[in-house]
Amino acid sequence: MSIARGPVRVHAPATSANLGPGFDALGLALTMGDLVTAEATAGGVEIQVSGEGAADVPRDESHLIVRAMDATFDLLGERPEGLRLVCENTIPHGRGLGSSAAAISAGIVLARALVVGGEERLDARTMLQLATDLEGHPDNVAAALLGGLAIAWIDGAAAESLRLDVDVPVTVFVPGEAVSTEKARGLLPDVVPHGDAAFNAGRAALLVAALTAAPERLISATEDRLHQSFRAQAMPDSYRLVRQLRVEGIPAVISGAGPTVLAFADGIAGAVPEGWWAAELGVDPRGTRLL
Ligand SMILES: Nc1ncnc2c1ncn2[C@@H]1O[C@H](COP(=O)(O)OP(=O)(O)OP(=O)(O)O)[C@@H](O)[C@H]1O
Ligand SMILES: N[C@@H](CCO)C(=O)O
Repeated sequence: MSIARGPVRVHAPATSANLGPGFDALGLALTMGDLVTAEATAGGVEIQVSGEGAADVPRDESHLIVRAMDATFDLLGERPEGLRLVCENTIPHGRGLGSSAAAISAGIVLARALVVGGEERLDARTMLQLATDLEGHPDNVAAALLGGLAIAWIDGAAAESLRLDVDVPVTVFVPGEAVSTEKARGLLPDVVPHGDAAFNAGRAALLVAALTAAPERLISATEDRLHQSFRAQAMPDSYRLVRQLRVEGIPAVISGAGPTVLAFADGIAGAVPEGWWAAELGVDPRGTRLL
């Protein structure tokens, strides 16, 4: 084996996890994404970033894409002397649109492409495992890697996923302030009532059917009792917007760990609160891909 100099370039999509009842289990790839170009160099790490996160992300080995690339090089037993990365970011950070999952997926796919023969040695399942280990849960990374709707689960320590094609209109309402996934996860209780777990199991099953075959069921199918209400204190305006849209009959949820609000509808971007932005999106069927 050896290292290709590159450059290699990927597109990694934004993703929305949970979709209401599918906490840590459902993820949807969206038609918005980051572009990352990587090149092997003679030494050191050089990182250029434009767009989202440019003022905040580190420019050294602790950069999330570099960490994902390092983990992939370790697995393949081959690494370049140095690395140059150019990141063109459009996914906002800490908003519940899977920026970290996109960064991890981009890093894995780029590193695999820089190792000659890497594509034969690193299959989709191994990439999902690596990405899940880095992200901590499988829902966003499964959708980011494969596109479409991902049903993801952990079997023992093994990350698994099933990909489904869906075609549904999506509008996202994105507030100006971030809430980190770490903080939002810290608000969840360790134990929930059996009735609430049963409620979510039924809704999550219904949601897969609603997204693939029965869109008229989406309003019932997006109900949740496991996470959104507990996180409301960290994102009260988002929670209020979800409730307001739902009263109007629009299936709306907190996207991922929030605070973005996702609605399965189009033609509603005018409802955007002051200081937020909104975008009409579709479902990305392809996932992270080399360009
Ligand atoms: N393109 C990127 N380059 C470098 N670091 C990134 C990139 N995207 C995300 N990160 C890191 O991940 C953090 C955001 O991850 P976090 O899990 O809190 O939110 P998210 O992934 O945007 O939302 P969610 O997981 O709820 O969908 C950023 O603050 C940054 O540290
Ligand atoms: N399922 C995750 C998605 C955010 O990364 C959560 O809600 O915490």
